[in-house]
Amino acid sequence: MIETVALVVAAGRGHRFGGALPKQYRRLAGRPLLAHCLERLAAHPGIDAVRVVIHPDDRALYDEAAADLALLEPCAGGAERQDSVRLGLDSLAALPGGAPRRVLIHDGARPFPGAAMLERLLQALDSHDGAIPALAVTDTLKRGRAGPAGMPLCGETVPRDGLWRAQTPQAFRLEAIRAAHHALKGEALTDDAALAERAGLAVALVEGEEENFKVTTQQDLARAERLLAGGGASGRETRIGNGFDVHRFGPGDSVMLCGVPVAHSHGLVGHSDADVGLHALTDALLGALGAGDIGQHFPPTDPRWKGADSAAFLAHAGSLLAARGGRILNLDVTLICERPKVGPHREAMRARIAGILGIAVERVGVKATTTEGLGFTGRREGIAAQATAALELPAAGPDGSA
Ligand SMILES: Nc1ccn([C@@H]2O[C@H](COP(=O)(O)OP(=O)(O)OP(=O)(O)O)[C@@H](O)[C@H]2O)c(=O)n1
Ligand SMILES: C[C@](O)(CO)[C@H](O)COP(=O)(O)O
Repeated sequence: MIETVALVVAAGRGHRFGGALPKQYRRLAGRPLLAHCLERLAAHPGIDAVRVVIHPDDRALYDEAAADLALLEPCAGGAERQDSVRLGLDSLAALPGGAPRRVLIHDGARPFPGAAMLERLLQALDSHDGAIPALAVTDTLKRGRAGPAGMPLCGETVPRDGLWRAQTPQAFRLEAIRAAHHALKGEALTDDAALAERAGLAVALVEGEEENFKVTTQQDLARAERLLAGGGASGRETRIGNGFDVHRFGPGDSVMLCGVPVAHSHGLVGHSDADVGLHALTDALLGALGAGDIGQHFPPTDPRWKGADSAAFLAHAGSLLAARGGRILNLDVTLICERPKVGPHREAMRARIAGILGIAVERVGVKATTTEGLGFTGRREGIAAQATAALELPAAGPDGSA
């Protein structure tokens, strides 16, 4: 059952931003803006599922933004943000597996919700009806009044003590915020906490993040581009890992290669299913994470892994990556053997690897080569595999800490 879900509202038309393409689908670092928050939310270990609320006209745009991510089916939004949230909450309450207990309502136009901030929200929600990220106002506040030539004049100075700028995601117990949305339907309020306040719910203010700004105008999109280009807001970095493995031939009539059984005159010898391709890939992922190697995680002396399906090893490396808030950019594995022929199984192997890791098949390469009859692979004594993994992770701190 889904316990905690992120509900991302992305059905707006972006009037203040302007242009024909809604701002959440504009390119940011070459990808739809919406994709940036979706991957961050989907990768957070405290969030079990993500649902996006979209405009019915935007289905193809959404599909591109959500490609590579395993999200719940999107639902349709309404005329105002508040309508979109309410419809999204209703759709969650009707999930076939039962209603989630907690919901994090997020603007699809805020591309950079940070993992630490999400953690603060979830923790605060343990002891409150709701929790929102916010930043204390630090500038002096002025109320403007109409001036000559269209330029406003200072009206009065508004005390800033106790004032906060509210951000999203705004976290709530699902049934409480849903009831508030229904009770206050038709009242124009600009965030979900405003409805919660009116419903008498206790909503905690937790520390927000400057980088978690909303793209409202074209200047905001330019700011987001600058932050990503400087390695700033994204706090993301690229990591590369490689892996290598060998298994010798033994008795048998098939080998397991990249998660696919392939008929052969021999089997491969190993403590697990001896899937040399998945072992090399697992090591490539672990290497990129700086998380040791497959032997440390699954010792060949441990009887639990005898005859094990190596898909579990790769899935484990994938879950370590997800727990760190990372994603796979691409994987590339080369199988080195004279026989069996890999070509006829290549697409099945790519699909299997993609399936184990929940990524698009386009991100997986499977290649094969012989060693021209040379060496142990040339003598058909076994199969070797080497693999490369390119990942994107939250940037390490100056001391290398994640
Ligand atoms: N009917 C609406 C209106 C807004 N939103 C979403 O609510 C978030 C915050 O709203 P805002 O920045 O105001 O977006 P827009 O409504 O698109 O912008 P504008 O007000 O300039 O038209 C955005 O992710 C937007 O897509 C929504 O899901 N449904
Ligand atoms: C929900 C919100 O992003 C919190 O800051 C904000 O209130 C949305 O306001 P907008 O008028 O839709 O920009």
